[in-house]
Amino acid sequence: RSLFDEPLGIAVQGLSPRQQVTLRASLRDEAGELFEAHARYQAAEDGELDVARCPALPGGSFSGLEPMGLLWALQPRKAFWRLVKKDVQTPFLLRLEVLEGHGDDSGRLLAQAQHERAFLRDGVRRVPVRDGRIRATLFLPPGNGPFPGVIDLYGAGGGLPEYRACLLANYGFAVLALAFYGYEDLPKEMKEINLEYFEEAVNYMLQHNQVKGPGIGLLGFSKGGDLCISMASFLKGITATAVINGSVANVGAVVRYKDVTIPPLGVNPKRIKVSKSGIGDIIDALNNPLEGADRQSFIPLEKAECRFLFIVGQDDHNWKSEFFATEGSKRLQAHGKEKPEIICYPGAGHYIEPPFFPMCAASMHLLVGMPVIWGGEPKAHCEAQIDAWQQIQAFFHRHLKG
Ligand SMILES: CCCCCCCCCCCCCCCC(=O)SCCNC(=O)CCNC(=O)[C@H](O)C(C)(C)COP(=O)(O)OP(=O)(O)OC[C@H]1O[C@@H](n2cnc3c(N)ncnc32)[C@H](O)[C@@H]1OP(=O)(O)O
Repeated sequence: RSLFDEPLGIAVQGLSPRQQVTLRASLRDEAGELFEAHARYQAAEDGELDVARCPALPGGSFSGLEPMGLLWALQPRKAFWRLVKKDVQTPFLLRLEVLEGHGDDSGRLLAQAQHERAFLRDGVRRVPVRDGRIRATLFLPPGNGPFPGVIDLYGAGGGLPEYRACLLANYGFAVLALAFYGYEDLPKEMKEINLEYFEEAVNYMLQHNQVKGPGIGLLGFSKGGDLCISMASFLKGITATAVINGSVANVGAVVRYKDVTIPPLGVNPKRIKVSKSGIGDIIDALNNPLEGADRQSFIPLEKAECRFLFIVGQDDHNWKSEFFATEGSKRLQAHGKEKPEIICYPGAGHYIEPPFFPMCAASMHLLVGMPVIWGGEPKAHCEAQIDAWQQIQAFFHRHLKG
């Protein structure tokens, strides 16, 4: 049993010297969809095979020395499907098989093992939160704290993805996974965003006896990223904001706070490129927030009293994340604010998730209404996920120590 975001050691013993075998990894998600990866190996003289020391040979899901290849190369049988964990209280069951030979059809099964990839570290508490309008789940590390607090926001798609919040809580943070539409009695669609809802969540955390003040952190991905920037710009009590492939312009729905209204950035569907197989590329769909009326959508992040970290996948095809981070940095500095940290990852796409989530190349975009490519190259994307996870934790530890 190990945590999903921890590296794994995989070794086989008792093979014949230099025996050729194929290792296959597989898991079924909660919808029963199968994810698989396989690689071809040759045992050492002593009949041992340790994937941390033995390179995978060509012809499998990956090749070369890839200790975690069997995990980051997992791919779904079902097209446009992404690995998500809906119930963080149960592990994924990873199945490992050793098959004879390198044939394309599976050789004789020589050995197999099952390994649990869990999300909740022992002692981490999962607390559903239905406080006022807030629909969320709070994850608390073991002990009495108080702990540095973070609010975790995903993007367009609705629901309440808890898995990143839960994995972050394993490292000593009190993390609130917050839903904001398409969940229980929250608005069904993302039509209008009122920051007062998010203000309730910030105050809930600041008043919580196990959350250490004076300020909390925000972690936002994609649409959740620009929401975090709007929160940081207008709400009090936010000390650190980490944005993963977010936008510095408000996107997708109007944002309101008291007498302030930020219109969504304009979109030109004609700039959506659709492949012959009907997969969209929306990287150019949004207008430029530096031009004309679209300047109203640029979030006034210079009003924020927090430090910023921008995590950027340089092959992001959802939108121009690096451009957004750079323009956000220019705007902050033009107003005499601290330069934000910007960390760019070549070859990483839009869905930068916690470590060892396999890269999703394309899936249904619930705002666009068609499957879109997200960008990224699996190995580079995996390396980006591992580094970004460390950077995000270090950023919050640095700025939330109270
Ligand atoms: C043409 C004119 C356009 C004009 C307009 C253009 C706009 C062009 C500008 C860009 C504008 C971008 C602005 C937003 C930028 C982001 O935010 S990109 C999206 C980033 N994604 C996220 O942050 C993830 C958000 N959350 C989620 O995806 C959901 O919480 C989860 C994790 C899928 C679960 O939600 P849930 O409601 O419990 O899921 P569920 O009800 O089972 O499924 C809902 C739908 O999600 C999808 N889904 C569910 N599970 C999965 C899965 N494992 N794998 C894949 N899909 C899944 C399915 O489509 C499903 O629909 P059905 O097939 O059931 O009909």
